[in-house]
Amino acid sequence: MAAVASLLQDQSVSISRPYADSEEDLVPIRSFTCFKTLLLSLAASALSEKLKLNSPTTNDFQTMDQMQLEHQYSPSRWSHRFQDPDDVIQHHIDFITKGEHVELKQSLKKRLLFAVGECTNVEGELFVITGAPLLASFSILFSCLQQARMQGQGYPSSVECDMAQRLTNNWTCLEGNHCQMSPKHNWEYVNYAPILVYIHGGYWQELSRCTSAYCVEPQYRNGVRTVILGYDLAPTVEMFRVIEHSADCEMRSVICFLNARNIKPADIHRQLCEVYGDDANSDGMVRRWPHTAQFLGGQRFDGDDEVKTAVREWFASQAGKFYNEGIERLAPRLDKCLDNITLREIVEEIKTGAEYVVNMAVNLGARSVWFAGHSAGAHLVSMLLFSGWLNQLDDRRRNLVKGFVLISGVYDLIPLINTYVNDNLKLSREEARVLSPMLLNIESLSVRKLKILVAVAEFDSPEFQRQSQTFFEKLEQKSTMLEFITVPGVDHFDIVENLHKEDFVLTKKITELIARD
Ligand SMILES: N[C@@H](CC(=O)c1ccccc1NC=O)C(=O)O
Repeated sequence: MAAVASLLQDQSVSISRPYADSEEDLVPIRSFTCFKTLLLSLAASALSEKLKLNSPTTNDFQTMDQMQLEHQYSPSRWSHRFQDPDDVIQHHIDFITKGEHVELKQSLKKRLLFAVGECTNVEGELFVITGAPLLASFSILFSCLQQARMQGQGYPSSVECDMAQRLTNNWTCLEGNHCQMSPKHNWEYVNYAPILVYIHGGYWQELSRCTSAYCVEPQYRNGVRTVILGYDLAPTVEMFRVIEHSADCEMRSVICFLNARNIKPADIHRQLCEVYGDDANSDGMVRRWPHTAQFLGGQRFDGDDEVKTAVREWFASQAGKFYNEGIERLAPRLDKCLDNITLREIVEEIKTGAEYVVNMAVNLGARSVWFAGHSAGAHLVSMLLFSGWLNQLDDRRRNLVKGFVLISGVYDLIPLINTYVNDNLKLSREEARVLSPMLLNIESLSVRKLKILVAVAEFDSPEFQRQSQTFFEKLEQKSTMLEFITVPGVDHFDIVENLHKEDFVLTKKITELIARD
């Protein structure tokens, strides 16, 4: 189609100036980089010549040893922006938590959601409204209203805010399938807006939906609703992460429970504030819940089981403040949170979440649904194509799914098996194979009608570039509405950080693709 045909005309940059290693590349321990990698990085400079692969060819990875693979699959080490990989990571964290898009998101929230006057926690609020299961929790930051005609006119007027407010309120009745929209406000038109689902990366172990809404604003301005779909993270070994994760789960469980009791969002928020104080006002789950950490922090634990027991006891005492009788219902959810989440389960969660969004699109009368993912998120998104998910939808739902945007993805998990990435995932070779879209058979019928954009960063590692290129070639056998783009001048991180800018080449490609469809 025209939109797809126009993709990439000016974008074929072929790459490969891999990051030049130096002694300064040695990085201290930090949240993204695993300890093992850091130790290995001591030897990294010795490998630099070997790693400067100019044009990656298929199966290069099979000749690489562990150290080379770890280098290739450590995206922070290929950036051209910073000398030190650690700085790339730090910058990314700063960006997703404090970047200017956060301001914009706040502003959007104020205009579209705070106006409702009920809730200060968008993620929590929408989580409640959707009533999504814990394991497929998502935050919905939706844009609505005007399509391209609004472009360039800044934020919506108060009338439009009012429309948005009503739309927000009407989400509560989505479960019942009947949204009473006033024709005089042209609700049908509003609801007709396409929906873009975005899934973050972080090797299935890091980041969160709450800090991944950087792409919302420009899409909003172009009349596209964005759903940031979250998933439970695979376990990490460090104790503090276990604690953080369980605290997250606990809070979400409480919200779920109170929602199941038909408590109004405003009351849920008030009750949360009573127990959690200011933390209940924090931006979704971004900030962890210090009460839990504080409680656990003063104690010594010999293992995960002890932490689980302690968290459970603590949780029971806290939950009692809400509803004693509800604990039975919450406990299994908490168990699930504390148990190891496998990649297979994450894929299932994403399928559940995706189905929820498609149903929502049907109920709203949205004209299309698009899925985008970054890095590990691109893997999850492409598993929707390769796991039979699309095929089991009925015609109406399947036809709503118009396309996919895959950004700097990992599609073949085999090369990761012997790297630090697998320390916590613990994928066997067989599991890695059945969870690798690159190695699975595509369902031709469903794919043929889809538009698929495969994007990779100029400063992604050669292995990342090879993965994107090879996956694109695989998809090419089944679909003609495909485009491959190498986004110039960006690395694995700013390829998505820049999605908060309306004039970024990839933002434009995505909005063109979706809005022109
Ligand atoms: N440990 C990685 C971090 C990483 O891979 C990453 C970070 C943010 C978003 C996506 C990532 N990779 C795949 O999902 C690194 O060293 O760069």
